[in-house]
Amino acid sequence: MTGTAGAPGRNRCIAVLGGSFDPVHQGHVALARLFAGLLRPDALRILPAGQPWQKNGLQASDRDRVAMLELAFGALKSPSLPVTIDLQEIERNTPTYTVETLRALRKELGARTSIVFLMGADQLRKLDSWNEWRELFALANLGVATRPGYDLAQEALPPVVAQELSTRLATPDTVRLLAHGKVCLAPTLDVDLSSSQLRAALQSGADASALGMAQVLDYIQQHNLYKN
Ligand SMILES: Nc1ncnc2c1ncn2[C@@H]1O[C@H](COP(=O)(O)OP(=O)(O)OP(=O)(O)O)[C@@H](O)[C@H]1O
Ligand SMILES: O=C(O)c1ccc[n+]([C@@H]2O[C@H](COP(=O)([O-])O)[C@@H](O)[C@H]2O)c1
Repeated sequence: MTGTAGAPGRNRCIAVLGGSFDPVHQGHVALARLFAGLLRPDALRILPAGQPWQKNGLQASDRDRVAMLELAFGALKSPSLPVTIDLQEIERNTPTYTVETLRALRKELGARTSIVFLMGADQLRKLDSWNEWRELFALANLGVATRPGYDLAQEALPPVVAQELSTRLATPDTVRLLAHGKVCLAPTLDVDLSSSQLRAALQSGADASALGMAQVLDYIQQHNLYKN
């Protein structure tokens, strides 16, 4: 499960993408790909949430969500970027709090590794609702990408989040060097897709081919998912 050692003399950087992935879509892969380019991390961890407490339950099983993640992220995997699916949040069997996951990752990866938790702008816009949200900065950096419909401008953020960010904004190079505490904004992502949109299309029997990845859509069809 751990990343590669990285080049000698260079600190390790692990990018982490958490989500419900119910199901995974191209927006998730594009977010990971964007930060893989910006940060050149030594590894990417995908963390399917076990019990995403701010959501109204999950529709697909853990097993199906993980199988779809494997299909979707297979193409991003390369010798220089190992991609692993980390099952710890599913196995924990309690409401999924990122702060707990980051504590476990910090313990596993050591004090010097740069951990960068990736998210879309929608999550930054409600970061102050997360469990122990200020503690996140003591454990990891954040990499936040734009998402259509969610303004990343300072005025659009809750004032406490904007205030917290004001001293933490940093370039990708700084973020990959420092273990935690910085935030890197990527303003160029423009993928207007969501799992809800995809679920709604699948449920209504509409053509979902523009919304999902072909290999994931095949899996959904073969396993008869998201019909109701
Ligand atoms: N189109 C997108 N652009 C940028 N970030 C995204 C996009 N879709 C999802 N993300 C980010 O990926 C992470 C996991 O998202 P999640 O699995 O909840 O997907 P979702 O599409 O937001 O789901 P739902 O529609 O069910 O709320 C979150 O940090 C979210 O902000
Ligand atoms: O820690 C929290 O309280 C918390 C609250 C909301 C979301 N998160 C995490 O943010 C990621 C995206 O969440 P979601 O609900 O959009 O799938 C996922 O890893 C969640 O566990 C975490």
